Amino acid sequence: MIDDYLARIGQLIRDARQHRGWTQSQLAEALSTSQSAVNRIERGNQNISLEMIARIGEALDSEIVSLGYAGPMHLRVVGGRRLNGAIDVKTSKNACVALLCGSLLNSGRTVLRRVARIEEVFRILEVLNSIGVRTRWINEGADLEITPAAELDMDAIDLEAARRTRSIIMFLGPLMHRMDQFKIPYAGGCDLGTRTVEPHMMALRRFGLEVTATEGVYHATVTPGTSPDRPIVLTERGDTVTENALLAAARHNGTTVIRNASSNYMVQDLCFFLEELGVHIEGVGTTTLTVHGVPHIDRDVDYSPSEDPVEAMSLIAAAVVTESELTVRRVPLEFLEIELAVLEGMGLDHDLGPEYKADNGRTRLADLTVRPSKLEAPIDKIHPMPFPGLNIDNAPFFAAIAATAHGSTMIHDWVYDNRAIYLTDLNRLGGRLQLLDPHRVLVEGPTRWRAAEMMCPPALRPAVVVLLAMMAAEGTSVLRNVYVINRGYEDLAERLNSVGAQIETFRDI
Ligand SMILES: CC(=O)N[C@H]1[C@@H](OP(=O)(O)OP(=O)(O)OC[C@H]2O[C@@H](n3ccc(=O)[nH]c3=O)[C@H](O)[C@@H]2O)O[C@H](CO)[C@@H](O)[C@@H]1O
Ligand SMILES: C=C(OP(=O)(O)O)C(=O)O
Repeated sequence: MIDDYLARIGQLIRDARQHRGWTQSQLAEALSTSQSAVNRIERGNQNISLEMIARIGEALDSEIVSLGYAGPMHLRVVGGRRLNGAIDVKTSKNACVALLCGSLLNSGRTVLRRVARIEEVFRILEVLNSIGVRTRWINEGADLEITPAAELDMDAIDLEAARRTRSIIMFLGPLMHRMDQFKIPYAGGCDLGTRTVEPHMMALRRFGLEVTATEGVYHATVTPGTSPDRPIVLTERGDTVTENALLAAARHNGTTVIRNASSNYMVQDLCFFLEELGVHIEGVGTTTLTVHGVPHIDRDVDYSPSEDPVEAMSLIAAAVVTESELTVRRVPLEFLEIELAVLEGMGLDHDLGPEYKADNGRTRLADLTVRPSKLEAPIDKIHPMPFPGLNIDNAPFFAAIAATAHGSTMIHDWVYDNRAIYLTDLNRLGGRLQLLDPHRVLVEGPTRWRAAEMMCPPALRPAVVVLLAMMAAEGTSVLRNVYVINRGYEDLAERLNSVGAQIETFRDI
């Protein structure tokens, strides 16, 4: 019966593929899988998830097998299971989006290795494609090839995709080298409260960029030949503003000094990438960057972005909350030092393996084994800071960790107006979190988690924190509409299942 069902689905897929005029290899490429896997699917010799059927439907633009792919994705979590084994950290969302924007500087072909297949990357790819840049997943979907366009068609920009991501703001730095006037839509992204773009404008103005904002659109005008005659002092040490300044400086004919620069992981990855493009940068990893720009960049370049410290933190938190022994491989150590020191202070039993280099040849990685531990609340509050402080995006994970620890923990997310508020969603799962004000939550632990059905909070990290609590709660929980998680994590459910979780993805059909 089951085999018959698989064979019928396989036949439908073969028909839809042939109708589209595609070979098995073309479909395989669109799905980032192998031709032999497609062959097995079509012959009914491969178990196939609803999710995969939906992806095939989407790729082939076929109603027969679309099964409501366009509808929101939900997760059903059977909690209370211990995790075990080892899981690899993927490359970072934040470096990948910066590098994709950075590829606009290059007239040559850019290959980015092991790019995270996440919604945030897909949105930027849709925007790049809409303006004429060709992109293609190669090597069975592992790597991304970007072929530039001689002319960009900004009038054709995919507004819907652009509005769903804040990273679109990083088009400003590269585009100002290519045209004197252009428009991009307002930066979007998670609902974290107001996020300023003024520091971006202040930095880029020094290169001759003026931006007026009307009706959801930034109108950019460039005065060519404008040169920052003295150091650019950033008013805040933001990551994307530093990247925008770097992108503008990269093709500026001269030397630019950027002070109060972020030295966070994605900025370092962007610097290493720009160096591959021939841009010389002094001070990488510090808060003063001196950029020796190159007016024309035409290089075939091959770069491997590094692993995501925030994903590493998420996986560490998954182990802690589910009281599991888990090895998290490829942890970018330098960007988790404070987090690990705090966890050690709380009593986390863990082992760090020998260091090795990420594929970019620069970032230091190690494998980290976390063991079940009796945690105590930290004495001091959890207080993120720009790097080298405790990562701002890692602060939410301490809410779930603190909830498993004995005692009360104060988490002070001074950065975002809304994010701490969403952490109180943990109360629906049995957490005892008290919102003291929009930025501070007091977490009482330990917690006896209980299953619940709820909507995903509209912010990436709090959404993952809720998922982790569901994994710890006995019984079946449902988390609805997880686009926001897919924005930053590749196949998170599947990968957690590979180390013992039981999470099923489903959609309203
Ligand atoms: C694509 C990307 O890389 N996104 C990251 C980047 O966003 P991004 O660089 O866009 O962060 P924002 O510019 O929104 O900064 C975050 C907030 O912190 C405030 N702020 C920031 C730095 C500072 O020195 N002082 C200060 O007050 C800003 O005003 C803002 O309210 O950095 C954020 C903060 O690390 C991370 O959460 C995001 O994941
Ligand atoms: C806030 C985040 O990212 P973004 O800047 O993409 O909204 C995040 O990664 O948690």
